[in-house]
Amino acid sequence: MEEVKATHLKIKTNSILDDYDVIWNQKLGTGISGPVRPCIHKKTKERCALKCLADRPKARTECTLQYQCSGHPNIVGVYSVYANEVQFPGEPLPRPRLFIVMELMKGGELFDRITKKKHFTEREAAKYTRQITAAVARCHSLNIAHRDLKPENLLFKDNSEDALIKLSDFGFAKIDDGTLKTPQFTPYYVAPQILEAQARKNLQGHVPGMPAYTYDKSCDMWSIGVIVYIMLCGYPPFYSETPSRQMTNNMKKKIMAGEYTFPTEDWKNISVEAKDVVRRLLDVDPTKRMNIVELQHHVWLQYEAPETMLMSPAILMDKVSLEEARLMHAQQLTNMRQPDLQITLKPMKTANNPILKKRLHNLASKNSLEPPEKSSYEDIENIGLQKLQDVILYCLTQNGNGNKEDNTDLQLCSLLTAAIECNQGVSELQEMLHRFKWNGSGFDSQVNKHDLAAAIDDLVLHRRQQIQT
Ligand SMILES: Nc1ncnc2c1ncn2[C@@H]1O[C@H](COP(=O)(O)OP(=O)(O)OP(=O)(O)O)[C@@H](O)[C@H]1O
Repeated sequence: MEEVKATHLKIKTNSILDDYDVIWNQKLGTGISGPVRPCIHKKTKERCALKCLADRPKARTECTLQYQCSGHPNIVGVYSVYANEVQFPGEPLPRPRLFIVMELMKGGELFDRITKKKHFTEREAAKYTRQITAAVARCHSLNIAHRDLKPENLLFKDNSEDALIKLSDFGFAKIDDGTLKTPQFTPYYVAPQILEAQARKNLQGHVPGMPAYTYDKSCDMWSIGVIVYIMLCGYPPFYSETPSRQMTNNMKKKIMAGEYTFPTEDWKNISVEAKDVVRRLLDVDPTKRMNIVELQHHVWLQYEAPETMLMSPAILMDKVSLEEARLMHAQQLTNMRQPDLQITLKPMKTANNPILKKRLHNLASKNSLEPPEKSSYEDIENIGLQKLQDVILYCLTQNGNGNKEDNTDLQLCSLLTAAIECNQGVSELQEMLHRFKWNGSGFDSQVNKHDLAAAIDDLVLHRRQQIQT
């Protein structure tokens, strides 16, 4: 059998059908990359879960990183990965695909389980948090940031009372080894402490006594904070007054300012230790936010938490609010991953961004930092990429509505028009849209939003690589 080596993971090139029977007409769940199906190992008869991805570098990274984290009781294990050329019904040609065989999770998602509970206590919330923390600790100890930590990606092994929770879906995971990146919530702001670290690094070649900056890991910690908050009270810390599928500017401001409360009526019986965990995870300053080791040692997770009955199951039963909470969390994760689109700060000698130069100069002369103007080349690139990401997000959330094939979606057309305007001269975008029968103001034939999102995602990745070189 011929094998291609990835880091630690051997991607098999024989047919998956040599080793597994795939149950093509069943779905365990569906995500952006399509359905996850059951499959059965031909020799051992073990039932597993099979995820199929287009064979691209991003997908190989997903398999490799999940595989590296596998072997931990709170991470969904990857058993094997196959690279096969497969032609699905309706496709004109075979396409290169990756088939990821994973451990089967039979117990459903975290919040669905909580909803079904008659009695859910703070002690159980702490127990779940301990397991989520163990999963993230495994990733962070390998310098892997998950970056998509949301309740949908926390699955139970089975339906038993003490089933383990496991972290899945490493589609956004990346190596976070502390390389200096611009950590920020908007493309226009570079945090002063990062400029300071950069200035010191330029001066001394390294940053003595300064821990490796780990922005992506701190995003995982923020996510745990939101999940713990929801487990304890049933609603998210940041929410809009009026239900909305899109995150409003007002909400974004609240998140960036860390404006959330513990409404007395719902939180009066919850322990101070639990509130301290939330407070320290939702710190707006990623450098002050509790890290995974601190969380593991927090007193709330060290001892048995009180058996106070929580209202969360009843509140989470409201499907509309639950869906809104999920969407908001997903959108905020997208916002937090935004720094990926930023270039790494270059040493001053080679940096060609006049704004950064000016600001580093200001820093050196101990002047306070002003938010920069929005006109630099990189900012323009970032706005273009942000608009493309808006289209991806829209396609994905609309897919969730079952509205997958469509060419009459005016909102999609208007988001795309805005993205095109902000990406003038990007010929790959024009070519890609041409393939989707884009006529300048709409689509001439039905467009599969899932495919469109995947194609734009590839383009964003490529643009990002171009910007970084
Ligand atoms: N190992 C597994 N066992 C059982 N079901 C699974 C497993 N992995 C995934 N699923 C189901 O399939 C769904 C989609 O899986 P996953 O989140 O990995 O896919 P994705 O395409 O990356 O999704 P997303 O849209 O969340 O990024 C999950 O929400 C879950 O219901």
